[in-house]
Amino acid sequence: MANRDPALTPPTLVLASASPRRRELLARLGLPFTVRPAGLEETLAPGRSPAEQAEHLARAKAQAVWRETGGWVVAADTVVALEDAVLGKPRTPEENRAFLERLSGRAHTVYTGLALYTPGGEGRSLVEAARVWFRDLEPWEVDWYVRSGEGMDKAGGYGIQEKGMVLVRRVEGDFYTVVGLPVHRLWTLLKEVGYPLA
Ligand SMILES: Cc1cn([C@H]2C[C@H](O)[C@@H](COP(=O)(O)OP(=O)(O)OP(=O)(O)O)O2)c(=O)[nH]c1=O
Repeated sequence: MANRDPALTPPTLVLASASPRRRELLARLGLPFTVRPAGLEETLAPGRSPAEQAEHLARAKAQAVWRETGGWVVAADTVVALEDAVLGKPRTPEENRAFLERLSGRAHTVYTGLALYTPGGEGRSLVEAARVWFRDLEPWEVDWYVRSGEGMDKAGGYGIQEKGMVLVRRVEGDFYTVVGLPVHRLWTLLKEVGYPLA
């Protein structure tokens, strides 16, 4: 699709998310978009794997907003899985501390589900995984991070893109999947469904 009319403005995407990180990442692509959080109650379904859960929630958010707005709707959901446990957003600083103590010195998997609805109501979704290794954290480092408050609105109780960068020693997979929006997968999905990227 190299010879598109340069005067053609791509249609506005609707980002079905209240996450400032997703907003910032999407903004970096330079595509026009508006923000409309889905306001869904994010309930964990016991029978679903963490990967299925992330994809299902992303799809549910995109679908809910598409029903309200139509158009091109994008949504995502991030889940942190430590062996059999799923760590959501900590409800209290104490819970944030407990999450970090569990993550310390170990590897976990971050799953981010991504969903796209087209103006015609076609829903596409996928899930991307990244593996993250935490350093061995000293008790004072856990205190320092919990005190910063940064982890409170984030799955797993940390943000790799902010102060949490010093907690992590290695990432295998897409960095942006850990932050909450696998941007390269979104790009490819948009290409696949014929959204005019350029
Ligand atoms: C692991 C990790 C998560 N996060 C964030 C991304 C998401 O905002 C949040 C996971 O919660 P989500 O429920 O996926 O998203 P949200 O409730 O913040 O926003 P919305 O549902 O409206 O889209 O955790 C980081 O910012 N950095 C990280 O390193």
